[in-house]
Amino acid sequence: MAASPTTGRGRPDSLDHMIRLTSLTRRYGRTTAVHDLTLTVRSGHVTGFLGPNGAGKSTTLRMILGLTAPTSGTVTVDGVRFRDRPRGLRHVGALLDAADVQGGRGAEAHLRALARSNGIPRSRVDATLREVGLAGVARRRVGGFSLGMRQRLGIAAALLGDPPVVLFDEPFNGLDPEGVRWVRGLFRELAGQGRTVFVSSHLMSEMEHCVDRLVVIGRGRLLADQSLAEFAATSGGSTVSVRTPQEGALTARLTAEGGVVRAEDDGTVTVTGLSAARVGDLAAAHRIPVHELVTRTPSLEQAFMALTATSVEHRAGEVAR
Ligand SMILES: Nc1ncnc2c1ncn2[C@@H]1O[C@H](COP(=O)(O)OP(=O)(O)OP(=O)(O)O)[C@@H](O)[C@H]1O
Repeated sequence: MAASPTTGRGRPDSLDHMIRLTSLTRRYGRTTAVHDLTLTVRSGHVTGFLGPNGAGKSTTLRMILGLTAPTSGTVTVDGVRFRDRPRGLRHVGALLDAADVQGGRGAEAHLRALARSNGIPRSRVDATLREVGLAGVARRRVGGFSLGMRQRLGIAAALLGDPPVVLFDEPFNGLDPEGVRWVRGLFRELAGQGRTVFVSSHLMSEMEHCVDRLVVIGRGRLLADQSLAEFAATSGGSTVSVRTPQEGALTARLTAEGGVVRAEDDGTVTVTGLSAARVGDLAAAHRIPVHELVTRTPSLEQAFMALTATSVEHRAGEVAR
């Protein structure tokens, strides 16, 4: 592998380190945590793995890593099941649960132990500690680390083996805004090096600034598997918001042209089915004054909420039955 001049990490040598899920299913008693998932996660992209709480994200990641056995179906990385690989950390690096570290150890000792058991050179320990910004606290007990520092240590462990495939479960938890920005940049950099980067989150707002592909699941089922641009394009059309002192007259004209018009509490009307240009032209043609004319595109967060609305396990204010 050729070392990257900025990070010291190599560029993965194979062209496409794909994660492939085929009819992957996991049941716990009556709960189907993951239901018949078939999808491919490709290298060179940051793929967001989104779904509400309890959607099955962690279970899926654990199955990719061979930590949870599928009830049926298969999952492979580069065509090989993870547990069939010796020295797994060199192939797939993962941050699953940042709290899952022995608190009595220092960060450096923790990474050294991982390096030893995975046949990774010791020099990688210093390099990854520097990269995640923990070099200055390398000997401090992990038990005294903040949640954000633990997340950084978990990310260091995932990068330790210089793997072509990295999985992160909720990596933004506990990070401050600077940390969030750093993680986003890191993911883009890892994908830019040709790696496969698969990142779970239940918040679209965390994801939309760093992913280029999206896999959305709800109640274990696949709801979307597309590029961010495709998701944005299919996530509900734009509407036009217009303010006029002659609402009745404009509504009549717009409706006659096939628009669907809804009066809003703030005195504007929302028009669906006509472009802002068409609305403006119609108003001008009939000498109806317009004081405001705006195209509104639904946010990705709104689109995500709409897509997963029927899959949410628990809602605030919902009475348990
Ligand atoms: N070991 C287990 N035993 C029983 N049920 C489980 C187990 N692990 C997960 N589940 C159930 O499977 C479903 C999916 O859980 P999972 O943790 O994979 O979802 P998630 O999308 O990662 O959620 P979150 O965002 O809350 O972490 C949930 O209903 C959960 O209660």
